[in-house]
Amino acid sequence: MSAPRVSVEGVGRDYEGRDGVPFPVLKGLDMVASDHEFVAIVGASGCGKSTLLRLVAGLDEVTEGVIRVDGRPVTGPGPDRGMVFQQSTLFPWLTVWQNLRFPRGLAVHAEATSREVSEYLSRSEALLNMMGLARVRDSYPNQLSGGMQQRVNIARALVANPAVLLMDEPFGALDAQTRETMHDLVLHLFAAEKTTALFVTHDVEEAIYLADRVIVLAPNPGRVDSVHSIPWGRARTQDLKLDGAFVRLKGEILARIRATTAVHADRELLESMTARTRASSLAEEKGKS
Ligand SMILES: Nc1ncnc2c1ncn2[C@@H]1O[C@H](COP(=O)(O)OP(=O)(O)OP(=O)(O)O)[C@@H](O)[C@H]1O
Repeated sequence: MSAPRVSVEGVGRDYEGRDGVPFPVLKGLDMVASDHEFVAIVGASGCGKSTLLRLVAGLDEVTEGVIRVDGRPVTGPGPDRGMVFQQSTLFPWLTVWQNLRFPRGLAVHAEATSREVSEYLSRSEALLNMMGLARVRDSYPNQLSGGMQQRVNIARALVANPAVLLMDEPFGALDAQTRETMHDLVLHLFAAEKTTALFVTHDVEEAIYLADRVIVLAPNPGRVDSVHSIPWGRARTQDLKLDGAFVRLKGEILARIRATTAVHADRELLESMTARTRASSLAEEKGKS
């Protein structure tokens, strides 16, 4: 079996709370993604999905454990990983084509040969066409709809041919109709591209429709709750969402997410009840003395 493209090994990340005391957002998190695998990450709000993605991107540092891409530990951002966020990160003063032409790829390869540059430009051109952006090539970002802007962001993240594409709620701000179009575009894109994807979303239906595997994270601290293999090949159409097996799987994953938050809610309730009991017995003792 070949080595995983991405491996997350015993990863923990602590942040400082409002009281100045560090608290673990992620703890002992293990997961892998193989070559050309599409892995969706879901879980309750605040369970650390974005933190995990930022760590893989090298935008943040692990407190413990290690993340490897093709066996190499991640120590910072690199051209082997492209990232797409919920909000567009296009340069507003550049056209679509200029945004595609000037990502870090060319900057990193200041010594690039003319052959490399021309390969790079023809890849930009191919992505422009594949993402249906040819007719807006000379438009500026503020002249585009949110969906079109996200197409440019995805194309730009792929221009440098990254081994891994990281997407953090890329369609979270789009309307339902545009999301569906984007889902089919992403399926088409992944049939053509040989990249591995880690995709964070709140939308379980979106996760199942796009992914080979869906990983559910549990909160406090963030860790893997369950892993769900998606039994359908990549040639998917919107009708799949109405299939009984699809609906059942969606129910199972939603139930897992609810279970992880129920445990959390119970613990919070218990802690607040304990605190209240302690406070009232202290008040009682004060009253007696
Ligand atoms: N830089 C930071 N400093 C302190 N706390 C942080 C920082 N970044 C994230 N957190 C906290 O870490 C926890 C996890 O945040 P994260 O954004 O990774 O969760 P998430 O699962 O992506 O949430 P959502 O689904 O709501 O986007 C939250 O409690 C958040 O407040």
